[in-house]
Amino acid sequence: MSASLTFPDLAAVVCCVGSYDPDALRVDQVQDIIACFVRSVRTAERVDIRAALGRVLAADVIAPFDVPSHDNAGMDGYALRGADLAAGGAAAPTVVGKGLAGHAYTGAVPSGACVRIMTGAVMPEGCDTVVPQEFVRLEGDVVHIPAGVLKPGDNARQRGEDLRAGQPALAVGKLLRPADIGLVASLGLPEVMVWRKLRVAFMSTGDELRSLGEPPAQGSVYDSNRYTLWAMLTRLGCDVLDLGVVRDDPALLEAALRQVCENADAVITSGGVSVGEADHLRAVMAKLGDVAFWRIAMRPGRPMAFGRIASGVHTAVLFGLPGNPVAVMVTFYAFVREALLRMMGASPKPQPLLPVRALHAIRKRPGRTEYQRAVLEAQADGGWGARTTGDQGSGILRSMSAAHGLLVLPHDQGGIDAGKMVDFLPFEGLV
Ligand SMILES: Nc1nc2c(c(=O)[nH]1)N[C@H]1C(S)=C(S)[C@@H](COP(=O)(O)OP(=O)(O)OC[C@H]3O[C@@H](n4cnc5c(N)ncnc54)[C@H](O)[C@@H]3O)O[C@H]1N2
Ligand code: MOO
Repeated sequence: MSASLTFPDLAAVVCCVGSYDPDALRVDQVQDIIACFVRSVRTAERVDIRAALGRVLAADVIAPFDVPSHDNAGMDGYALRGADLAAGGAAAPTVVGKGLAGHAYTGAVPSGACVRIMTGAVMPEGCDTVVPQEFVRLEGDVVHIPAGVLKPGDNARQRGEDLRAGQPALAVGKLLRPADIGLVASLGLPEVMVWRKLRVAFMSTGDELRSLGEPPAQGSVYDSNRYTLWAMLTRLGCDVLDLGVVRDDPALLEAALRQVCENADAVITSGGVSVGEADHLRAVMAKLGDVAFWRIAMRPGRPMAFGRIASGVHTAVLFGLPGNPVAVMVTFYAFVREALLRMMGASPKPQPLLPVRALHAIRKRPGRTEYQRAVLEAQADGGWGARTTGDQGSGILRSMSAAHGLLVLPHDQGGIDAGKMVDFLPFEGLV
């Protein structure tokens, strides 16, 4: 699919990472290698703003006019000339008209006069201040403003205070969220330019796997990885291509991966990247491209393949994730998510980590990054405490499902005493 994307040689990229040892990589080295290797799609398309949610901007959105386009009232009350206020802010102007949002007052406002005004209404000519109606006492047409509640310029919103005409409102590479969609609409723009969607294929390998609808057999396991991968990719806004369970047969594996090259930008496999005997996948991946097989100092998720595969002129980035269901998810969030965002044209920042208190001692061996699944509990002091979700085996998917997020325990860290602070990566974001 990615005939237009040229990827560097992996060897050229890995040599930029100091002390590269494919059998003992740190998490940050893997992240750096992948970030240097992947390339962003370069095809843009114009879409309706409601189709742009979750897409990545391919061109700056420029404000075509000042926002707001006129000085306007920030409160319901009375608009007046700030120069009419006495030193302490007191005044008693007379009402000469009314201005509503969408129905401006266009008459003159002489000194000593004011205009009844509603929030959002255009400020009458010469007026620069609004006194909120709660602060005044009305006596016929006279508005008594006490001292101490107002100074010149209060409660008036200036033309262009949000955006100036010609100023970029949103920059290329922005992943569009609800506020961005509203912001584009506020500029009167019905469409935006976004990068095309990323097409990501995924498949499971392993002769023990059964697809949904198939009867279970002795020693069989229902394929769950394809469903978590489908869910994670769909959440990320990718177009997905499900290749199903591919049997551990070199011809079938090669045909599936060649199909990927023609139809997708990237492929995610799960299983078959460790050292087991039935794993033809490694040989096929190596045959089709420039693929490295790594052992990463992390838990879960030690074995992983990464690189690119090609069929004719078509190329796809390959992520060969370990088969254990928790390892699939953790390696996806540690490596694949950010790589795919880069390929989508975004510039992802590191996820913010929340410091929380360990509510019990946590076993951890130095020399690897660990991602332990945890739930948060509110503490009496207003902070958050974390408790792991029981057995942390990488086949126990319930440990992910029950968790609020991951405790990210750094490479050099040893065991953690109860009450110590640890870093927590939440699963849920607000928007
Ligand atoms: N001698 C060694 N054995 C293992 C090592 C090692 O370093 N030396 N690493 C272990 C680690 S860590 C992991 S993770 C696994 C990864 O192995 P593979 O990527 O080759 O995965 P498989 O052997 O195919 O499967 C592992 C496990 O996961 C289950 N699985 C696989 N695919 C699915 C799926 N789509 N849905 C649900 N479950 C799946 C599979 O049945 C196995 O139980 O290797 C360790 N061994
Ligand atoms: O990738 Mo394996 O956990 O770490 O089971």
